Amino acid sequence: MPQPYVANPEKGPSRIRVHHLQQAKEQGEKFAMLTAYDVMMAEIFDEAGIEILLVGDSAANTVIGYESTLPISIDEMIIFTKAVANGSKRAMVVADLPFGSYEQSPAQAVDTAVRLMKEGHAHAVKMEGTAAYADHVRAMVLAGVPVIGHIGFTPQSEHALGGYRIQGRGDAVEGMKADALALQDAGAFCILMEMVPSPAAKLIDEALVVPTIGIGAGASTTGQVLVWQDMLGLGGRRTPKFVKKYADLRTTVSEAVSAYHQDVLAGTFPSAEYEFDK
Ligand SMILES: Nc1nc(=O)c2c([nH]1)NC[C@@H]1CN(c3ccc(C(=O)N[C@@H](CCC(=O)O)C(=O)O)cc3)CN21
Ligand SMILES: CC(C)C(=O)C(=O)O
Ligand SMILES: [Mg+2]
Repeated sequence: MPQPYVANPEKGPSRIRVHHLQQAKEQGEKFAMLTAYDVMMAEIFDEAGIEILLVGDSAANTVIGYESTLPISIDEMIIFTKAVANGSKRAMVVADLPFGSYEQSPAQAVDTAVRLMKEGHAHAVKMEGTAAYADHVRAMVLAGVPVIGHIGFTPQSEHALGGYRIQGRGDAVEGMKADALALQDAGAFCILMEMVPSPAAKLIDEALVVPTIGIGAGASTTGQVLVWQDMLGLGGRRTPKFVKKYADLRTTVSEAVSAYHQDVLAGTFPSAEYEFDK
């Protein structure tokens, strides 16, 4: 494969923008999105070359400890978004519109998106929703907000969808494709698909002009996204099937913290090098 341009921290763009992601799709290049919720992880992921940092409403689960993403507020999302924006030099920073912050009207969506950009310093937002939310997308785009549409399994609709279920199986792919096209036509610069059969995701990616991002949607989408605590093995709970564990941070952190604990109990920390003797 030839050297990618977009996904190339040395020779590529100094700040990833919407048109670079479009260029990646047109040139058959891939890009990576990873969640981030704080400044230090954002710095590490940005320096590693991740193209998009997603301040996901998954912070509800991974940072605050709620059972679902539903309870997280706009104010909480703004705090995490600010932190990630402070840690990002090159990556695009995208913030999720949390549950209850956009559904009522396009005007409500614009208000929330503007807050995430004005107060949180996000570069773009992501919104869960079908073609019924095309007018919301249009209004945000008109206000200067780049929007990613999130379709397939949309966790904010967990209770309406009947749990954590794969979407777009069988004939349902046609409706999902229509949703993707409607969101694209409304101005979404990218479509994210969650827990969709790989052939359906491939068909939808091919039907769209804009790039796609997948999570549990196979290898045919333009980009991929994972929740960082899942892929680095920090979480204790069992992870979804689509998660590849690239590290075992839970064990690493646990062993280091136990070593510190033992040192303190034994009186071997602090040793001379860590003290002020005058
Ligand atoms: N830590 C974390 N990772 C995520 O990927 C994630 C979040 N949180 N919070 C918001 C949404 C919710 N997502 C999830 C969470 C769990 C499953 C899951 O458990 N999937 C099962 C299949 C469903 C089941 O049988 O329970 C799987 O094995 O993939 C899927 C998507 C994706 N997002
Ligand atoms: C799982 C991704 C796509 C997300 O929406 C989140 O982290 O909130
Ligand atoms: Mg989300």
